[in-house]
Amino acid sequence: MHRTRIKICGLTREEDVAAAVAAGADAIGFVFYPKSPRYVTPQRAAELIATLPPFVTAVGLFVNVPAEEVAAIVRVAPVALLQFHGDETAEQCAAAAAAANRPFLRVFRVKPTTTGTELLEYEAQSRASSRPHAAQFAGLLFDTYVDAYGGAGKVFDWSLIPEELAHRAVLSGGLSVQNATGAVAQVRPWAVDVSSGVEAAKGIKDAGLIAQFIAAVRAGDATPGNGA
Ligand SMILES: O=C(O)c1ccccc1NCC(=O)[C@H](O)[C@H](O)COP(=O)(O)O
Repeated sequence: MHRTRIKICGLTREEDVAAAVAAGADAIGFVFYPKSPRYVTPQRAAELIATLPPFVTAVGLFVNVPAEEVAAIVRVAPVALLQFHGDETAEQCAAAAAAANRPFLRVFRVKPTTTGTELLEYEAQSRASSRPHAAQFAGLLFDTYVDAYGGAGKVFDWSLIPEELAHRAVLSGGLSVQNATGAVAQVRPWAVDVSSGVEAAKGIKDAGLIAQFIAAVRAGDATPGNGA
């Protein structure tokens, strides 16, 4: 049975990192986008990363940051995986990841008009940009297209995701305690990612919601058809 991996994103406090880890999160996301209310400085992220136990992945989120600035941030905040959430081309993602010598996730923000063909082409371009010894393309994260870059708490039509992509992608965008079981049962993603749905306020996570969200994902894993 596939165990859906879980990333909790936009953490800013030690108590929230501890709650996510205790609840079984596989990854913790730190937002290096200054306009976000979840923004943390590289120094602050380093303090939070230092509290992580082994086998919990620190993910750094970037929006249209030049390669050398990404590398400088990673030298201070030792994230293990980069997530490019802006308008970066595949090559810009790979160049920034190579400068930082880290693997990367590329983000596709899904619109109602998005087609499966577009998504398949986007993944192919992303995979073609992969540099296995310096900047491995780790996969796609699907989020909802909104007038911000992310963290909006809005869902998109999950049926737009081609099945051949879903099982190796991260599903994101408006996930919550209420919809996580159904999202996992319908999409069978490799992983899910959530921010707004587990917050008391932007950047302030709710330990109870985190635990309930992870339980809901596990309930989705337990539904029939999860043979992968
Ligand atoms: O979270 C933010 O504030 C943010 C700002 C700018 C770019 C990306 C951002 N978050 C990226 C994430 O991975 C979020 O978890 C993802 O967009 C889902 O957010 P939500 O819909 O609130 O669960």
